[in-house]
Amino acid sequence: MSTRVRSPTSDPAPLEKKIRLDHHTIDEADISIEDLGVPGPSKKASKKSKKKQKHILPEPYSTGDVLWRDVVALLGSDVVENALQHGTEWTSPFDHREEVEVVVSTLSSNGAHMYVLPLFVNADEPPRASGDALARSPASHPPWVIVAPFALPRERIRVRVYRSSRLHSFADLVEVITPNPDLRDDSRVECRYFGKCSGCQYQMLSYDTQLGIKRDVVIKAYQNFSNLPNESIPDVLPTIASPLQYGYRTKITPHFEAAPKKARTQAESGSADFSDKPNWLKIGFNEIGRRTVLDIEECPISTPVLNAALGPIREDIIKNIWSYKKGVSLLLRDSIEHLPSDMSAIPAPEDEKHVCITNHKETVRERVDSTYFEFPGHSFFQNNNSVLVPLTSYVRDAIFPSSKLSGPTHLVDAYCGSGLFSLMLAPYFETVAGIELSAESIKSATENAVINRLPEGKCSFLAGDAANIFSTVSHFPPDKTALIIDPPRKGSDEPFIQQLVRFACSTVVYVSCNVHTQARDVGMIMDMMEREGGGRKYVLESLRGFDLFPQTAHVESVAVLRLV
Ligand SMILES: C[S@@+](CC[C@H](N)C(=O)[O-])C[C@H]1O[C@@H](n2cnc3c(N)ncnc32)[C@H](O)[C@@H]1O
Repeated sequence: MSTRVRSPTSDPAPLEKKIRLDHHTIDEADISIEDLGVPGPSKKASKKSKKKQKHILPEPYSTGDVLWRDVVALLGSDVVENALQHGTEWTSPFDHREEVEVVVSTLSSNGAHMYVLPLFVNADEPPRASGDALARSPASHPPWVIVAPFALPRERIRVRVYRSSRLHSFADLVEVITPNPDLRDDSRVECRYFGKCSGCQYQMLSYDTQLGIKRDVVIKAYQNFSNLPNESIPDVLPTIASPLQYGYRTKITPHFEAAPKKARTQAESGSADFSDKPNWLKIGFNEIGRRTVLDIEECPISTPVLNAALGPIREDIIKNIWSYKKGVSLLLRDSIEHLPSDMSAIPAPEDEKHVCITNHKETVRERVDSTYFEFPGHSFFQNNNSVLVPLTSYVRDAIFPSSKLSGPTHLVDAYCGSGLFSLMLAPYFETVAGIELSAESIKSATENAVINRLPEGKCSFLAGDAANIFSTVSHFPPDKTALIIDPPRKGSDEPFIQQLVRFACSTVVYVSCNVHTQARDVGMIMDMMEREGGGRKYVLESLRGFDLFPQTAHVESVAVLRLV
């Protein structure tokens, strides 16, 4: 039985050459049919173009852009080109709320449903509801793509369309008419909210299948977004599994709305029932495809400590709901209760008590192997503690391959947060320099070096834009320096990459929560070095996904570049 879902091979020829993939607001009237010498648009389309309706095209490398590439790959470039020439690409063949039966072709390599508020409110985190199913419209309709959640390749599904975009429509899944028995096993689903909550997409799949899909996402991202020739992209290695596939998430941010006006008026007139949870009150995460909140009493991908805390927190909100004037986003963070009193005799991990932190300013403590990290509740820290030893060890081993007799002695940690990579890898380097935009995280990183008793002066941390690091490490020997890049979802930027290329360190390990911007940046680094490196170039030595978020469509990606 095959459990691997394979996405279709994308057209390797850069589509932009054939189709204008503008990324700004366009006007339908821009497309001159006469100029193109092709038949005119349908009545419906020309009526619309007279209205000069504005349509927003997605930002490059955004989830919408990734989805658009998937749409083009599925319909075929000829079909898309034809629609663009006829000006019919915004003319949905489906009415609002129309139900339609389709067969799923593939899974999207990124999020759709972009308008949904994030479940975990942090710009560094994945957008919700990625991994949607993509299906071609039935033969009775013009070529179009249906995007629907929770369905799998080769499944026949019934969906209800709720919004249309450029050559694709978003739809709710109404029914899986013919399941794919090779992939789907609904008995795997461990969460009672699965199928409604926007948090997880893949609970019905085996874990191996999830890892295979994530590998395909990395492959497609480099094909579509790196601008690299195929021969420069190595075979993508199998995705590294998370040791925990449930109960791993160390931070959640459920939210709720304050009482609506009508309920408040009733309450003020004394006609409201104060004894129970009001029907309108939902405390939880966003419902899939809706702007509404789904009431959540537990979240099986989150740690037991967070789940134990959620009940009493909900009770407290229910009791005091009338005192809230505005909606609130809660914070629940899993933390070690306190640091060991004697850092030379740290306890076994299972002997350390964990607590739930709910105050944004309170200190959270996490342990990775035998290194401790402290940071304020609202600061960034990776949200799956179980995978951090494999992740940091992998980065270390990539920097020091066994074939190399003498490895780097200096480490630059760009976008260092509270020092995860710097401190985990410090024992292997003479000197470590980290940079990070958040002054608060830099303060944490500096204090974490002290907590972990690293020799004074070994690690230095600077608050500022990542590009500023290169002027402060000009004394580092480039051929003995390794650089770790771990930027937010939008990726790095040209000033940083220009200085990276000028500095020319021997190894670059790029860790990313957005493989599409990573592919863009890696392509840019390699291209710039080839043009400006005076005969030296970066080789993309290895590429693979890391599963930081099992049961979801999100994939972290690690790319290793070596200067030759
Ligand atoms: C994905 S996090 C990685 C943090 C750290 N490497 C870790 O694993 O804990 C990205 C970090 O980049 C920081 N950041 C965002 N923009 C930045 C910039 N222009 N320069 C430096 N750091 C930046 C954010 O504050 C965030 O801490």
